[in-house]
Amino acid sequence: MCGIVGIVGTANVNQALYDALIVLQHRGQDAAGIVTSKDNKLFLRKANGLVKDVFHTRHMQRLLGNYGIGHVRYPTAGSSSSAEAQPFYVNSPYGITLAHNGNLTNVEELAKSIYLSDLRHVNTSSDSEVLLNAFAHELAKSKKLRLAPDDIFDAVTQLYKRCVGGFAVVSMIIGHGIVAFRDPNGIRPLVYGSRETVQGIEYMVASESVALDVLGFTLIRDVAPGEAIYITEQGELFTKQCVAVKQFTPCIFEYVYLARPDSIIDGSSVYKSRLKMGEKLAEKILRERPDHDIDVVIPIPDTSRTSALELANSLGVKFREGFIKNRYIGRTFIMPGQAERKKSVRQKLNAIELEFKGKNVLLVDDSIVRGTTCKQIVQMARDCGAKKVYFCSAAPAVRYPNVYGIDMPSVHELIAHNRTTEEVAKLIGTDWLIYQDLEDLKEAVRFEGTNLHDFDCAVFDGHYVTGDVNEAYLHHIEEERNDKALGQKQAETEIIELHNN
Ligand SMILES: O=P(O)(O)OC[C@H]1O[C@H](OP(=O)(O)OP(=O)(O)O)[C@H](O)[C@@H]1O
Ligand SMILES: NC(=O)CC[C@H](N)C(=O)O
Ligand SMILES: [Mg+2]
Repeated sequence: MCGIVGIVGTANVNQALYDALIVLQHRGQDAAGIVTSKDNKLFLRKANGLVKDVFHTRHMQRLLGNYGIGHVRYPTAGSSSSAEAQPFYVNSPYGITLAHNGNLTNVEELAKSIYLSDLRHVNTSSDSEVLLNAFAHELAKSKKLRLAPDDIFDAVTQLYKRCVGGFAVVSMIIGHGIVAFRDPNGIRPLVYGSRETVQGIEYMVASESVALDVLGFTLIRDVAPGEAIYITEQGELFTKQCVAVKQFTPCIFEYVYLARPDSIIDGSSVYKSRLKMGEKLAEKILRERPDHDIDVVIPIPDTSRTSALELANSLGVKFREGFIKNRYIGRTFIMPGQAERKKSVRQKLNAIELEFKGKNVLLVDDSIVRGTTCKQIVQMARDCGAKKVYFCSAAPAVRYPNVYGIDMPSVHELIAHNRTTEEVAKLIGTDWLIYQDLEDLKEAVRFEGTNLHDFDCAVFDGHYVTGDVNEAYLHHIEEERNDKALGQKQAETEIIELHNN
């Protein structure tokens, strides 16, 4: 779940791209990049680090042009080396750059065919570089110096035949404009909007609507699954459904954890969904133990706060801020490496003893994935003198890997894999563990007036919507991407430093 943005403006867009990436920072903390274009040249700056650390005034001054794209990265393929920071670039045809949120499930076959049939070289192990080369190959087929919108849409249609997985993409074609498209299942989110200026209309495409809000753009709508949009460098907008939608199944984990609560994805407010998750959890608690003895509900900041608040309201129990979050530590789940994640939980959260001492506390988190957070938090609650420590998760148990853009490749790293709720409760040291039911989670996200019916819930139910994920594939990514393998990969790229450009 990286963050992507593309803007076609009426003046330089460097500052607007930077501001949008700051708003999307929660989607990726490892690397950031911006590329802009002016007078048929491109200007690129990308590196590992947070947005505020990657772009200095000297870089910003050189990112010239009225159109460009940006990316914040959370690696799900390859390594977290700076060589795989995005946007990626290929010089032929036209000069194309691309930023991708998601993960391709057929990257190995695709990379092979790009080399053997398309005679193209890919220099990193990033699936996004493969995707860019496939797109470039399809665009080259038109053999035109100047592409018409339909040439671009035809290329995207062909690309859909070659790429499988989750992908929301923004691409900049030098001398032309910006193209954006979303995978046929709509797994990863993508929206676009516009704003009026005295010089004319400006367009922006982004992973989440919150980026549009903060920059004063008005949301037009979500990019539909299988749809592409093209905004020329002069600000003309074209859209086309490039492939029929077989099943619209956006990733439900966006609503649970990934997205900001103030975003609206596919017509459903993330904030309202999280409130509803809290309400549903309260109903389950009352079903399981109508005569519960919970004294206080305490969220684990940051993401669970919305659900925890509504849970407490529905139960009629006090809501208290028992953990204080250090505002300078980022999201721990998307940090690379278990050692860093583990250390960061304690650095990030500290308890207020008086909220725990002598009480039966219900701790609420949005999800339990590896169990890194909850294990430490339960212990902290006990150290503060809690009488009983109950724990609930606004999402069901995470039991299966994700292959569409969330870095959960290894079942053995998932605390609930092959374990019952009671076994997990014992492992994390809680007196009572309550998981949300999957149907209740789906109900919390479906709102009237949206066409949301089904979702990619693979991490909860092991059903992979693209239909190509089998045991052999899961075994393969487990080997490739477990913490140990990633550490090794990182060490190798640091020595060799292979760059895309
Ligand atoms: O079981 P785990 O592997 O620990 O993963 C789940 C935890 O990680 C996330 O928090 P994170 O610190 O990333 O972000 P947040 O501040 O948005 O809650 C999530 O909100 C849970 O708290
Ligand atoms: N989280 C993502 O969307 C990752 C995008 C891409 N697969 C990468 O690893 O860079
Ligand atoms: Mg959290």
